[in-house]
Amino acid sequence: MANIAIRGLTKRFGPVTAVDRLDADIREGAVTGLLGPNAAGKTTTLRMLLGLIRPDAGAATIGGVRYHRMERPSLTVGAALDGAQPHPGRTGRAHLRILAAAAGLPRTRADDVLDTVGLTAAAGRRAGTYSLGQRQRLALAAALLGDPPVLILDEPANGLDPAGIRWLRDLLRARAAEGHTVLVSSHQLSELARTADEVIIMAAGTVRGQLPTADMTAHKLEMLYLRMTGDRDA
Ligand SMILES: Nc1ncnc2c1ncn2[C@@H]1O[C@H](COP(=O)(O)OP(=O)(O)OP(=O)(O)O)[C@@H](O)[C@H]1O
Repeated sequence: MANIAIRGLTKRFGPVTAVDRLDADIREGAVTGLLGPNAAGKTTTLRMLLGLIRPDAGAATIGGVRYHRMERPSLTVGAALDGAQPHPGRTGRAHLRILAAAAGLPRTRADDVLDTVGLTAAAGRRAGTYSLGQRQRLALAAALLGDPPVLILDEPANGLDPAGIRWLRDLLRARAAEGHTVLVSSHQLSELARTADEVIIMAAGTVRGQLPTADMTAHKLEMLYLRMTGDRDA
């Protein structure tokens, strides 16, 4: 079981309540999209799922276990969050080999995941020279190192070209088809309508709705999103 269960999750930053008693279930065998306006609390929620910040109240579990209690988290969950940048002077391959060693994974995994994300040709170049799309692919490669049953990705399509977006969609759909859990935050409603099985719509730190996307057009999702978030400028 590798579902994600969020119960009463709350995080305050001074006077700002970023996440407010959030409840949600994210199931296996599906791609779930996390949507919401800027400052809705999406990234804060993902950071709490990954034990990067402590909730003020509530809890989140992955496969029934809190992240910080996992013995080898990289075997359960792979994450790509904005801001986790590789050292610019290291090659993509060296970056992944260091992560693999730290996670107790075989060194050969670095080349496996470079191949999966289409970065083999650029693997020997310094990460500081990578394009935005190449950096996204490298972050995804890092998330895939432990071949985990759960992927948590913050805006993974940012910077990808149309072929890259399609490739990412196929990759995420294939992981879900194998029974894995995929949680993806995004602002790209039309892409999520195509990629996700369901979406969680957040605003002001709370869940406004969790909806299946089967047969939902991008237009319908946009209308529902705007209604649920009250975000006319989205
Ligand atoms: N470290 C922090 N210190 C203070 N405030 C923070 C911190 N992290 C987030 N916040 C605040 O918490 C709220 C939620 O931010 P968060 O980054 O979770 O939103 P988001 O939904 O991911 O937004 P976006 O779509 O713009 O990325 C915002 O008001 C933000 O300013």
